[in-house]
Amino acid sequence: MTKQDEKTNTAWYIGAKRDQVGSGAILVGDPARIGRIAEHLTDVEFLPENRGLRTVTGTRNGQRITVSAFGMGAPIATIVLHELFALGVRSFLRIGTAMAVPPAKLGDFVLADGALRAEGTSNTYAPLGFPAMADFELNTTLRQHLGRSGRTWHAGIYGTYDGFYTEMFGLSGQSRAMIDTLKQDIQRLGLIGTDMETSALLVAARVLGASASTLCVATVDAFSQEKIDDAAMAVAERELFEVALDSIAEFATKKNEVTS
Ligand SMILES: O=P(O)(O)O[C@H]1O[C@H](CO)[C@@H](O)[C@H]1O
Ligand SMILES: O=c1cc[nH]c(=O)[nH]1
Repeated sequence: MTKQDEKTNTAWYIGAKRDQVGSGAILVGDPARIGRIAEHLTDVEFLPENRGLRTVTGTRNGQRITVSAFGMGAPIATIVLHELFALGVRSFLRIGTAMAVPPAKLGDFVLADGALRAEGTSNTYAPLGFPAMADFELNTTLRQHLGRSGRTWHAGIYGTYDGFYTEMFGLSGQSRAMIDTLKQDIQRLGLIGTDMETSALLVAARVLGASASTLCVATVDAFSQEKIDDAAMAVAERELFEVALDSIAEFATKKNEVTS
């Protein structure tokens, strides 16, 4: 196990015990999503919040699923994944928001088949030559559910960066110019979206021996910096929860059947 309270056998930062987590986990950034996604689960148990890290476990299609909110950025996202792994979770899906690159439009879903490792955290799990790849079987399951969702979706390579205002979203002046340069690279490499966690989560999961992927709503246009409106986001988020929960529950069930 990772560093835990030896006496209570509780994960250090997320404050969960082994019997409080499911076989699959969804990782969200915004803690406010925990209450909203819990409405899509039954037999819900909210775990005590620690350091702003909020976790809930509930049932979806007969499978116990844990949803943890990590906040923002790769270092804390991998801490949460690592602790859940130590508690026995082997299937992970990050869901949330990503900056979109055409042809994705605001409100579309973007599925990561892999990610450019432009963040620093994944280097602590594996050298840069190691690819950040999503789990093929999990993405097959996701593709099936996405196909039935009715929402437009795209699959491809994400770019994952540490510097929100220096690499992804320009406020003004010089940083804006630098970001435009980066966006040309994004276009040249054919990335479908950018975020701050995916490549680190994919590498960490793969090295630890777990399955992982990312499915996000495109919420910011990388070129115009236009943002999705709140009403459209609320609808997209509910659909994202449905696709994500059905997919991870089905995948975790299949995985359990294979390993048991
Ligand atoms: O998916 P959510 O939680 O919205 O997170 C995204 O938004 C934050 C930055 O805007 C980063 O954490 C990024 O990955
Ligand atoms: O601009 C954005 C929007 C969502 N997620 C990001 O990482 N960046």
